[in-house]
Amino acid sequence: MSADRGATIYALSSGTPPAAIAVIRVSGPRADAAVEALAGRLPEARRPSLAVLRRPGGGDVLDRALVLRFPGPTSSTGEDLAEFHVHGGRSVVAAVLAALAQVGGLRPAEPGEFTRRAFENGRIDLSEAEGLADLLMAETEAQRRMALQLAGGALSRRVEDWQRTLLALSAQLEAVFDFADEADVGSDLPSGWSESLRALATEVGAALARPSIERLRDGVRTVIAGPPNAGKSSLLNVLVGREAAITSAIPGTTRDLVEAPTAIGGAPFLLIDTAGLRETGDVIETIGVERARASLEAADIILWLGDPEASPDPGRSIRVQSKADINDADPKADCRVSVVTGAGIDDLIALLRERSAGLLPREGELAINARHQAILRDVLEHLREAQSPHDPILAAESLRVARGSLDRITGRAGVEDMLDALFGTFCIGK
Ligand SMILES: Nc1nc2c(ncn2[C@@H]2O[C@H](COP(=O)(O)OP(=O)(O)OP(=O)(O)O)[C@@H](O)[C@H]2O)c(=O)[nH]1
Ligand SMILES: [K+]
Ligand SMILES: [Mg+2]
Repeated sequence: MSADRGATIYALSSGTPPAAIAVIRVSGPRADAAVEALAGRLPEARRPSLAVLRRPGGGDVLDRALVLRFPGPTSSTGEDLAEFHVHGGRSVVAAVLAALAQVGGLRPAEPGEFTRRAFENGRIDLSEAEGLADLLMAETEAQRRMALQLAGGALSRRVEDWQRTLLALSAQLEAVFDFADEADVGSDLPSGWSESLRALATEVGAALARPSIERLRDGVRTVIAGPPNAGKSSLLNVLVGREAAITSAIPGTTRDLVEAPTAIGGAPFLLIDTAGLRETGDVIETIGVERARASLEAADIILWLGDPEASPDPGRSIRVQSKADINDADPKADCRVSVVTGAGIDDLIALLRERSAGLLPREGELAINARHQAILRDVLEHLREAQSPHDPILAAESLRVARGSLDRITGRAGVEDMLDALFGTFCIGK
């Protein structure tokens, strides 16, 4: 990020023109100057006002636009902020941007710079910024809801809760150090100290055990595998509702992995069709078979269309008997399907939903991303260290490190808070 943090920045904040309306934002100390330069006056704060925009210096008319001013520090960026809602034609947008470039002290914003300023000015924390980023990328309802929670500070609030508990635990330890000989500290620990530390570790562990937010984007990896001509590609096509893979009566039709993202019962899946597993002299097909085997390793769920007894990993497999219209029922299969009659497809979908439930964040659940998970793993390790009763001094140090790690979730140092809590709440008369 460039060094001129004090600069006033501007950018087109809405999508690529042409569109009905385009929103151009300006943030920084010169935002009001920019409004005056283009609109010729300074409208009342926080009230939409219609204005004729001209090139600075009273030049030609650029557009008739809605102008909004949000004075800092209570604006979304924490600085003086202005918005021009102009007609969204390419040349209108280009002309207004060019006019802004003429205003002294303004420069084009870098990617993410408005949000970056919101973070740097304490308007949002890191996890909220991540939520905003997710919200912009959300493609499904579930993704949108999870992102909104994050952007709204749900994780920040949970982290604050954990920080409060950690601080109380640390302060209790410190208090004991001040009054006791080191040797006695263990026995002088306030009652309930170990229990609340253990409870905190359990809570953090539970959050870690849940599927990450990325799961909603990547989907449940479901590999369709089995011998050649088992009907794998035909099943893929039925499940995704389009001809994603070539099917034919010739064994060895599929060679590459065919990946098809799809929603099944509202849940995201990544279906992967594979080459039929067999020994073959065909060099290309052999590579396909190797890829098929490798994809089985990384599968969350395997739809196994071969002999049920030969299923690769029974724990992850759904044993599907294909071509139910022409085959006698195999009692060892988990379900029987026919893509010709459609029989059993609903049962298979129900099984997929059931198996995937534990792999995806639940509705309404606060899901965390891979970055948060990495931090929480670190925090949990330090909480476990602190649980070992042998050395209270080391325990205090472990708690301190855990607090520092937790702060990385929200990106706030939080040292001041810590000192306040430590010396304020547990004033011990020194
Ligand atoms: N009767 C019947 N035929 C089916 C069914 N599913 C697939 N087939 C037929 O079985 C043959 C093989 O189907 P594919 O979907 O290409 O099988 P595959 O397992 O992908 O084959 P490879 O890619 O070669 O390993 C085709 O002729 C399909 O029309 C079914 O449910 N019933
Ligand atoms: K085939
Ligand atoms: Mg195939």
